[in-house]
Amino acid sequence: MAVGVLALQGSFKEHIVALRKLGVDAVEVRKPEQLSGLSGLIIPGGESTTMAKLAEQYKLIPALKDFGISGKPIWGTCAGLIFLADKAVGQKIGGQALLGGLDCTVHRNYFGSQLNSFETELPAPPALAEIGGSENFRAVFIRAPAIVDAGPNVEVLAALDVPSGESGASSPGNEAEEKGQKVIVAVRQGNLLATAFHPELTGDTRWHSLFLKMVPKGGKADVPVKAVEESASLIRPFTDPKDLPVFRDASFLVFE
Ligand SMILES: NC(=O)CC[C@H](N)C(=O)O
Repeated sequence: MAVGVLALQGSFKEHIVALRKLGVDAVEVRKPEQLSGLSGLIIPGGESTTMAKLAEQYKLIPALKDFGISGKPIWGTCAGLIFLADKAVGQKIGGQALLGGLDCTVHRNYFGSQLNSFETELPAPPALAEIGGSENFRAVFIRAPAIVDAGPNVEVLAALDVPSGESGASSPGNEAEEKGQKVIVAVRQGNLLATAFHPELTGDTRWHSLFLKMVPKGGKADVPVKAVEESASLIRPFTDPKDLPVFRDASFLVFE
């Protein structure tokens, strides 16, 4: 089983490291033909407008869409989440190509600029908790997006309570912030997983393990499709950012 990581820009190497730590054959993907034979794909964080432009330039958009439509699992982190969303607000002038498939509206820079990046701890959703480890996970938000609207077949895995006026997002599409509501930061829908934060920048590989559980081993993946659950336990107020994430142990890997 080989899992691809879209390697146009952004934090693809960190995802490759996490996958290899879990003993998975991880492959950098830059061309449409490199998708064939892969069992799953990660679209990393980075800058979604640039990533979309590069994907267009490399003629990857139709192949990426086909990959998702075929039912193979795709996990988008941060810019990857934006890329997977059916609708984005707060885009640059001229917009950007989206792969779509995730029945969500995403606000591209929900939490504000690079300076508004932060870390927090969030409760592990049941799907993550059953893998083991701590009852919380560390969520690193870097000029992060958030999901401001999700369809009925989208399962919410993590959400943040955003006090009114504190999101840093100024787009009129930001209804959740206007009403002082929660915003969604991790979801699953069929073969798609999406997180607004960066698990690949922490030492916790549970989100990668969760994604790998969605990857079919020979047959079809057993992916639950649940309705949105209004789970109060998943919602936490912001906590002060702690120390910065430490990314270690990549030196033993050789990248082609
Ligand atoms: N860390 C990230 O991937 C940031 C994504 C960024 N907000 C964008 O528009 O692409």
